[in-house]
Amino acid sequence: MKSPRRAAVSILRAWSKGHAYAENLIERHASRNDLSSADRALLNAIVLGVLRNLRLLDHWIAELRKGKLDDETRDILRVGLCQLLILQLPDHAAVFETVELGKSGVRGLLNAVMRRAASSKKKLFDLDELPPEVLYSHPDWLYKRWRKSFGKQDAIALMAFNNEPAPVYARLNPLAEAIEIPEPAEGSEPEGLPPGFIRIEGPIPGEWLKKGAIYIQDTATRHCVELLAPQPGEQILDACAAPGGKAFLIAAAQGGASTLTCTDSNEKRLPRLEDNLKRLQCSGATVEVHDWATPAPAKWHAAFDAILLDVPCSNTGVFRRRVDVRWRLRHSDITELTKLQRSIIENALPCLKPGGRLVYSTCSIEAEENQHLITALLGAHPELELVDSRQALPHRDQTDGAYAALLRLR
Ligand SMILES: C[S@@+](CC[C@H](N)C(=O)[O-])C[C@H]1O[C@@H](n2cnc3c(N)ncnc32)[C@H](O)[C@@H]1O
Repeated sequence: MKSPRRAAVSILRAWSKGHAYAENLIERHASRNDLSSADRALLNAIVLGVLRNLRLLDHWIAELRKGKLDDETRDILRVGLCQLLILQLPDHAAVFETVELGKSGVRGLLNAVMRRAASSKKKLFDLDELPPEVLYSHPDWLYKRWRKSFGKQDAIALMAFNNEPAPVYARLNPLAEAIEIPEPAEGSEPEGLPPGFIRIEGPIPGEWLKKGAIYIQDTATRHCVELLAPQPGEQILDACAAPGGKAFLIAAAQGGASTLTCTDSNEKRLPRLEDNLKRLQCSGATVEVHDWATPAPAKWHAAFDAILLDVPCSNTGVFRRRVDVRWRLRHSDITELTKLQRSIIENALPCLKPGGRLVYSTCSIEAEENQHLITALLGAHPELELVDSRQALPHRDQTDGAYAALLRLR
């Protein structure tokens, strides 16, 4: 069995070499090493802490040691300094455990750097002069882009927000037996929580999940389904449906899923969607694999009163939850995604009944994937009208970022 600290270094090595996302690597390593829940929590905190603070940790490493480092030694120091300076674990444990992670040839170096860090915290925390993109560890190109889109102050506020640990919210399931929710402690009740959502403090109650009484999702997920306003008995298509969060909201609004069709291009994601729907007592939905980058089959032409397109996107609205996406995303990905998003809409449009509604939604805060795309679409389709739209900005609304536009076929 590996220690969580050693597992953290292995995960960071694998993460830097491959294309896997951190959350999947953490899950895989925690199961493989049979970690206790406390060790799993520590592993999660270290890996996410390192990835959230990658540039800041490297800034500290450069302050503490001049000269080159091999990749593994750098990752060990990132793990060590994260414990000492980000998670604020006791000095002696952080130093000792970090030295233990190195091979004999580098232990002297690890020991010297960690001791220097422990004794010079005051100087290391003097970060007033540090550029914000280093302080909040975001790539230069994203900071530059957001400064242009939102202005300097908001771009900095957004990066700061992305580095705060995300609270956990759940949507109560109106289709399941009601559960008894403990009163929140005085003063801890979050303000402005939309109806039907609760904030979960501490471990997520397994019993509630098992009974299908809740679905874990951020409050921003409601925007697109509120705009869609599903009515009982309407034929509804959720075209990019896996793992089923919005499908659940649609079924909840309709009072069941018997007139809901869920599709996704990724066949491997469908079993989880089906499990979720079953657990949430939304059985009865039609579930099929379909790639909406290709034309729709004739059976779906003019078949739906309303369509939700919760398309694949850059995820720039959810960086506080998916902390490593900022390091994976390239500018060219956004251009490619907009082409896919547009083609998904074009192929779904013939499936609307006359007068039907279509909601396009993303968890991106990039205008190219949102407002610009809808403007271009409306220019090419005079038969469509924009009825309403919403944009949630993380630093402004204190939720995940999300965009939703409601279009109607005239
Ligand atoms: C943002 S996620 C959807 C989340 C889901 N609506 C929910 O609330 O749980 C986007 C989904 O689109 C799917 N997808 C990507 N490209 C697609 C395509 N060309 N056609 C259909 N689905 C696609 C992905 O597999 C992914 O499951």
